[in-house]
Amino acid sequence: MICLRNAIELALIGANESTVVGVVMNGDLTKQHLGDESKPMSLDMTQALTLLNEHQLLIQTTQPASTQTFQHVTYDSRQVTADTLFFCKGNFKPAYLASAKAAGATAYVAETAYDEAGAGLTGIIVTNIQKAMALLGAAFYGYPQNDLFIVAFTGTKGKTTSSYFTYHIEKQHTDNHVALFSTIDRIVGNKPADKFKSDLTTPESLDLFHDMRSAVDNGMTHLVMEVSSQAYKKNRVYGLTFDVGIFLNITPDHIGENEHPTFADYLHCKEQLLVNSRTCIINAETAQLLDVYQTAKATTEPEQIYLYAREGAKLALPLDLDVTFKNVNEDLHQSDFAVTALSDKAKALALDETYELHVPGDYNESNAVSAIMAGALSGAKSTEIKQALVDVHVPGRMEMVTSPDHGTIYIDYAHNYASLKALLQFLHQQTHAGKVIVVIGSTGNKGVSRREGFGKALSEEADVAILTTDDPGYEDPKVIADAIDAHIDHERVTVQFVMDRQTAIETAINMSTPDDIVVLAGKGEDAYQKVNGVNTPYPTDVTIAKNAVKEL
Ligand SMILES: CC(=O)N[C@H]1[C@@H](OP(=O)(O)OP(=O)(O)OC[C@H]2O[C@@H](n3ccc(=O)[nH]c3=O)[C@H](O)[C@@H]2O)O[C@H](CO)[C@@H](O)[C@@H]1O[C@H](C)C(=O)N[C@@H](C)C(=O)N[C@H](CCC(=O)O)C(=O)O
Ligand SMILES: Nc1ncnc2c1ncn2[C@@H]1O[C@H](COP(=O)(O)OP(=O)(O)OP(=O)(O)O)[C@@H](O)[C@H]1O
Repeated sequence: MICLRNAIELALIGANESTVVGVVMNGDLTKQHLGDESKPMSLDMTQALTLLNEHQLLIQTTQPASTQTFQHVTYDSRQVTADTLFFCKGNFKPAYLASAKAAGATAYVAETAYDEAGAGLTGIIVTNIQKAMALLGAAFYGYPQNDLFIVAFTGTKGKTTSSYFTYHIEKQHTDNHVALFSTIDRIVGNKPADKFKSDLTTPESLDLFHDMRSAVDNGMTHLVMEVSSQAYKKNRVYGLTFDVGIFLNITPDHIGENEHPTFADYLHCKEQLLVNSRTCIINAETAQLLDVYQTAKATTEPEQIYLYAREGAKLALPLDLDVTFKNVNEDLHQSDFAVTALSDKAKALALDETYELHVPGDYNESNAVSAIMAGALSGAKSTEIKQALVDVHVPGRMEMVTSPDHGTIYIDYAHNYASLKALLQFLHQQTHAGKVIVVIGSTGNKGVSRREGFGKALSEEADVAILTTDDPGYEDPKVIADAIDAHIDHERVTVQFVMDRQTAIETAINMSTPDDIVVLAGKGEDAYQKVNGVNTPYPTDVTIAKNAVKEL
């Protein structure tokens, strides 16, 4: 092993000017959008070691560090080419490093030395691989965040919806110079190839900086993104400062194996977005308001913290709100709501208006207010915001299919108690004569507590539940459905089991009358079912519903 000082000094001796060649794609999905126009990138060993040392992450190198320049960075051996700096992370196997070496990796970064698999390579041993990867990724891709105004959302529910609302506002405001990193899609430019499906809500840091670089190279000036709690847990956004960070809400979710050990850990990770944002927007109706507000206050001047809530909402703390909103008119198709600025700093944003939103649901008014505030903070005018909200559509969220002979069908991504309750409560209130018929399943091998939550929400708000399959993983979907059923109040709700999801949807539509509402919950526009570790193609709930309406 080589001591820290010597490692950096050796690398510094004769360090060349970096040669600029090209970038490697990280992960299957990013392959699809890497165009020739991407700016070539590189990183030399000296830069890498100095950066890691400055951030107190570097322990040592396994051999004298050479003066090499890396033309590629990746954490996946299947993506390695010549002159690659390879990152060993997560459920890693030494065989991956051996493959990386065979493919041309010239050094690796890891938390432990791999003497056998990494023989002949310089091993850069660090205290935290995820932090090292984020720092070196940002450096490799030339700090693209510096060229973007970044708005980031966190919350148990509403991240994707609010991000789409803000994306559409920024599209109006910047004349289409905005990127979007969401759970559904990542959009790094305006050409068809610049839009591709996301693998994670918040990508791994190397992919994140790669995609930011593509966005900047494509001329984007703004970025709207979702930041999951897992992103902080895994340091995917380590070192990033956001221009505006929005905390929407928190309810127990994502607690369990491979996610968060406790609710406190989940809350802590979510709050890190506020710690790392120049301006914070907080939904004052969130649970844990005291904790959330104090976290923001600890690192952000009060002048840069904005609180909003529905007019008349009971707040857990006697805080002065900056912005309130109230419903003016709502139905099953749209919401009109009025926004009022209360504080001087909010008044300066000039956002007082009545807005028309064509994505129904009272909780979507709250999501929209957060987007309006974020848009206004980026300089968007209320006329631009108004236009964006009239036009906005969010894939798989409150999608509506209608037909004269059957109930109105809503396809929605609700997949825990809080979201299903919010969705069904809204629809139930709007349904005066008919029944609420819900098609739902729950995922296998994760989120087990959702099963009880679904039973509870169905008991509170549904008339008919058709229990079916939703990403069963390695579990038997009927066993999952039984677990939901065990929490349903059978005095109130009629239950059917139809395990084939397509048949379940057709059954629900077939039994509905025009006064009814049919809710297809949990899958949004997902085009697959996860079965025994395989993503099995699935036509999507929307397609099945549209076909069923035509054919029935
Ligand atoms: C716990 C967690 O963050 N896991 C993520 C993590 O897994 P990992 O590092 O263990 O990677 P792995 O796929 O097991 O493989 C180990 C390593 O070997 C490498 N490898 C693998 C095979 C090979 O041949 N060669 C090779 O080099 C892989 O590239 C990887 O670096 O890195 C992978 C990408 O490299 C992610 O796919 C994976 O997300 C899993 C699948 C996941 O579902 N994560 C969820 C919990 C998550 O992050 N969700 C949040 C949203 C939650 C919310 O809504 O709040 C998100 O941001 O998406
Ligand atoms: N503010 C909100 N409060 C409660 N439920 C909401 C809210 N916003 C959206 N929902 C419900 O949650 C579902 C998921 O919304 P969305 O995809 O915007 O949230 P998300 O935070 O991205 O979720 P996930 O982390 O599960 O991907 C919606 O389909 C809707 O039913």
